[in-house]
Amino acid sequence: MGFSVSNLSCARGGLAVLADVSFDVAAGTALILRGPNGIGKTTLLRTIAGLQPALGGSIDIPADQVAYAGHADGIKSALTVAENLQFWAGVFGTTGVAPAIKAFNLTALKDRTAASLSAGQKRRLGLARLLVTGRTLWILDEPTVSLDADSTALFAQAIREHLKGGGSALLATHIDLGLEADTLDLTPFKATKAVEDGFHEAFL
Ligand SMILES: Nc1ncnc2c1ncn2[C@@H]1O[C@H](COP(=O)(O)OP(=O)(O)OP(=O)(O)O)[C@@H](O)[C@H]1O
Repeated sequence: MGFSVSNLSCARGGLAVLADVSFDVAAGTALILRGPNGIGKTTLLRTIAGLQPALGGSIDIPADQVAYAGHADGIKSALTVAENLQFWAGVFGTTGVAPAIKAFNLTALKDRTAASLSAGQKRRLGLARLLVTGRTLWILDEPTVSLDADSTALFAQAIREHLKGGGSALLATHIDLGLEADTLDLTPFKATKAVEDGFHEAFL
């Protein structure tokens, strides 16, 4: 399953950030967003994931298939690694967290509380959550932050398996994951008009 956006414009903090972005992400493929700090990668991903309204354009995406991983990992610090994944499996109505534990090398940590994990270990747990969602469209914002080289390679492998199974992924990342994926530089889509969007995320 894939998705597409057409002439999408989005805003942050009441100001237009990006204008007229269009692309397709076909089933079994990934698209990597690039661009300098502040260009609007996070804003675009949040808009496509349905976390904030678009300023204009359209998003053709099955919302019930989206799994979003942003800067916050959504980890429950009082729960163990395994309990965190079981919690998310319950939320998404799936069963079986063993493949996620294995894919992100969490076996030795599975009975540790999340509060006691290092930053990179927490990030591995946050990414393992993607596997238990059972969802086909992954929208990922700087997924490799805090990951060492080995963990980055595990993550890249998880993406490859996801794509091989017919899933798709949209990622903002500054590093080269070694994926066979198209890239889209958002620099040319920087909004030139400072349009007030009337939406104030502080109220969310
Ligand atoms: N809460 C906020 N209120 C107002 N403006 C914001 C807010 N968050 C981000 N911005 C601004 O919106 C613009 C787009 O930010 P965004 O986080 O989408 O960029 P980015 O491309 O993801 O950046 P980075 O590569 O640094 O993560 C930036 O100019 C940023 O300063």
